[in-house]
This record gives sequence, structure tokens and C-alpha cells, in this order.
Amino acid sequence: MSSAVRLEDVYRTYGAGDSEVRALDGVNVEFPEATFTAVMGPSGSGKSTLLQCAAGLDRPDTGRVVVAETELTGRNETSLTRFRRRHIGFVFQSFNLVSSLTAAENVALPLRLAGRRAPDGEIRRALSSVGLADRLGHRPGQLSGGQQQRVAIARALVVKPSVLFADEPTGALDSNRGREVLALLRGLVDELGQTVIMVTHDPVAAFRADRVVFLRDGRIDGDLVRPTADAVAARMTSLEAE
Ligand SMILES: Nc1ncnc2c1ncn2[C@@H]1O[C@H](COP(=O)(O)OP(=O)(O)OP(=O)(O)O)[C@@H](O)[C@H]1O
Repeated sequence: MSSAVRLEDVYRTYGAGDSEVRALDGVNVEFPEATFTAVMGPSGSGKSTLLQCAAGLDRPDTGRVVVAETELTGRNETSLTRFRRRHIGFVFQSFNLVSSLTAAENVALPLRLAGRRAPDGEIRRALSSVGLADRLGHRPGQLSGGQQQRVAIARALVVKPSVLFADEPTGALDSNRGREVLALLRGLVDELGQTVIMVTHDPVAAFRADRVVFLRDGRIDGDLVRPTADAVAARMTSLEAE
């Protein structure tokens, strides 16, 4: 199986001198196409930094990041932005929708930013695929948290990205709404062959993934394939105790 995302020897340090933090300390990891991977680890272990570097939102100090067989490292900002707009979808814990725009307008935004047309049919299809065909004209403030996150997922998917990244996508939702979002992500992988990489603290969320990759102190610390929630929770407990 070919890899959708590959990080080779990635280092990322913040600050300098006494306040230096090595957020990523020689990370090597591959994320295969059409699979759902969860990234877990104690607070401060580098999960968000890994996701941001893999998505081209942050730059490693050294090492290589390859997405869809394209090397991101060394590209200038314009070229990186262009690549991201075509190939990367990103979903945040806090949804990050534009509050003054309707659901349909939010979903159209990435196409417009990429200088593409945003046909009504395409926008409607994206919102239908997340179960929100009847909420096109609603603004974020008129939607529940779970619905807002589904609009954010539709917005990330409308460009048909090579990879969908999600940083704690269920972190702001109650457990039922969180389960719906996870089922949606799982369905994208199973039905559309979408590659999904998700950071989460929640073993129940990680259980929906094909594989869980663990981080500790900026390094990869093993993985679990087709994990049970109990196995993930046990692994997290031991990582946090170390
Ligand atoms: N912009 C920044 N400036 C300085 N230090 C940073 C910055 N971003 C992250 N760090 C540090 O890098 C380390 C890794 O941070 P990161 O956010 O990747 O961890 P995380 O595993 O996602 O944490 P959490 O689970 O708490 O969200 C932490 O020690 C953090 O304090």
C-alpha cells in the first residue's frame, strides 16, 4: 500500500536556550492511503506539531515531509499554500467556521480561495454527504456543535483532498455528537477511500481508527493496529506514568 503522508527524520524545536522545547525529536512515520490513523500521546508530546508539519501548516527544522508523493520541505510559502489548497483538508477542535457566512458559503470558501468555481450542486453534495442537506442557509450560530463540525468536515472535503487531518475533532462535542463525527470519518475511509489522520485524547475515538500511533516526548513510541479501546487506554496509562 502506498503512503499518503511520510515524515522522515523530522525535528521541530520551539524557542531557544533555556526555554528550548524539542516538540518533534526525530520522527519517522508513514500513513498509508485510504486508512484512518489516530495519533495519541500525553499532553505536550508533540501531536499537534506533528499534524501541523504533516499538513504543511508548520515547517520542520530538518527532515522531510512527503504528501501525495510531493515533497513539502523547502517549498516557499506561495507554493506551499497552493499545495495545501489542493491537497490538504484540515478540521479543528473549535470548527473555525466563518460566523457571518452560511453553511453553503463556508463550504464554498476553499474552492473560491483556490480560484475555482463553486457550483451549487457540488456544495449541496458536500453538505449532503455529512447529513446536512437541509441546513445550507444556516449560519454557524444557528447550528449545534456537532452540525458545525460536520460543516467543517464538508468544507475540508469539498476540494477532494489527498489527506484529511483532524486535530481533536470531537474534543468540543458531547459523546453522542462525537460518535456521529467519528462514524462520519470512518465512513469516508471505508466508502470513499479517504486518508484520515486524527489527533485525539479519547481511547474510544482512537478505537475507530485502523491504527493508533503513539508519541512520547516528540518521538514515535510504537503503534497498535486494529486496537480495542481497552488496549489503547492501557497503553495511554502506561505512557502517562512513564
Ligand atoms: N508555538 C510554540 N511556541 C513554543 N512552544 C511550543 C509552541 N507550540 C508547541 N510548543 C511546545 O511544543 C511541545 C509540543 O506541543 P504540541 O502542541 O505539539 O503537543 P500536544 O501533544 O499536541 O499537546 P496537547 O495534547 O496538550 O494538545 C509542548 O511542550 C509545547 O509547549
